[in-house]
Amino acid sequence: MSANDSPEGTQQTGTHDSAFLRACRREPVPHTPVWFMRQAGRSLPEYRKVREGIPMLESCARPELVTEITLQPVRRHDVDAAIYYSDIVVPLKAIGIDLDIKPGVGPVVANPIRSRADLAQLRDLTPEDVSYVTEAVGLLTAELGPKPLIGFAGAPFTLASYLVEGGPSRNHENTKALMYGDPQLWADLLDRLADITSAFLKVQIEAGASAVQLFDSWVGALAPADYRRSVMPASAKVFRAVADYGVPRIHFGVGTGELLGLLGEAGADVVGVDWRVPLDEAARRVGPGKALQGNLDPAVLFAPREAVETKAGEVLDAAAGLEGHIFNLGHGVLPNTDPDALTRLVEYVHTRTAR
Ligand SMILES: Cc1c2[nH]c(c1CCC(=O)O)Cc1[nH]c(c(CCC(=O)O)c1C)Cc1[nH]c(c(CCC(=O)O)c1C)Cc1[nH]c(c(C)c1CCC(=O)O)C2
Repeated sequence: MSANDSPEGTQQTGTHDSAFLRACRREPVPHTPVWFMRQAGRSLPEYRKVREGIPMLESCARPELVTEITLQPVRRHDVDAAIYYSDIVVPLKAIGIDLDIKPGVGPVVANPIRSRADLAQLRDLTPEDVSYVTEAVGLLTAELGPKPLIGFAGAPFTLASYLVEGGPSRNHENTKALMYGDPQLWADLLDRLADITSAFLKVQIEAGASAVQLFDSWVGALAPADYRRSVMPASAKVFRAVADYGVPRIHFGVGTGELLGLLGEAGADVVGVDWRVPLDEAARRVGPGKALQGNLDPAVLFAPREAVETKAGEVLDAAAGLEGHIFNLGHGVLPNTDPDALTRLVEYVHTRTAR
């Protein structure tokens, strides 16, 4: 039986009927649910304090610390869901890829993957490789009570971009050179990553996560025809792999205005939208049968309160006719964001949409 058929199953009583999960399923909600990508992290002084002297990837492998950091924004902002504190490169590290997260830079890979021989670095992920994830999700669901926990993973394209480039990249030139120059090696690389990602999401769902988000952050670098041919099969494989659990599957990328329909078609129940396309137009591009998540520009939070509320009001107005809407930013919380602005934003959305 899947978590979704059974409110008494792996889920806490009440979780199934939370505003967040109801909106994902396009059911009526008491208020528009809100959470923020990167709600845990550097915008919070309490995060900076507990992370002092602990490298990012090490912090991800300590269940008590993961639990504390995941709960920090929930306590502070009264958001409608928690997102598991981790990083998209955690499963790659767990299978032995030599990589690190450099502060202010992002993931850096020691031996980039560029040839068929390099593929041997990518072995299958087993639950034992990430036993700390199972433990932390268990601790978290106990603490969260009815509040849903969102699990997540990086999508094959975005993971491949870090692995092929060796680090963050503006133009993804090595990634695209491989994609266009050796389509079979590219397809094999993405297929391996799809299996690793699927296994990682399954661990989180089986431990109690109520929804999952696939982050394909950098896929907006591709034209639709290339996405359909060279990336969608692998992302669709991930969505199929977790379909039977019945938990909502969210699909997000940045700069994906031209890809929104395909992000849904890949197998998502909810499509995440950045701030460049208004939600009513995004709904036309995605088509019926999917909820939308988004899409306030994270930089708006640096403006005065009145301006934040005007812009958030515009998002809610554009979402008024949608079947299901989860309020979020169009990308992650920026590190210098005033956390009080986030708390006020949650309150504004809840109050304005209370039914
Ligand atoms: C592309 C990507 C990465 N990681 C992630 C993505 C997809 C989301 C997105 O598009 O923003 C996903 C991610 N990474 C992190 C989370 C935490 C959960 C949450 O959303 O609150 C999530 C969902 C923690 C983190 N991941 C990272 C931090 C900051 C490191 C720190 O606090 O020392 C956090 C809190 C590091 C990281 N990891 C990555 C980057 C680009 C960086 C930032 C580097 C920097 O500016 O220092 C790769």
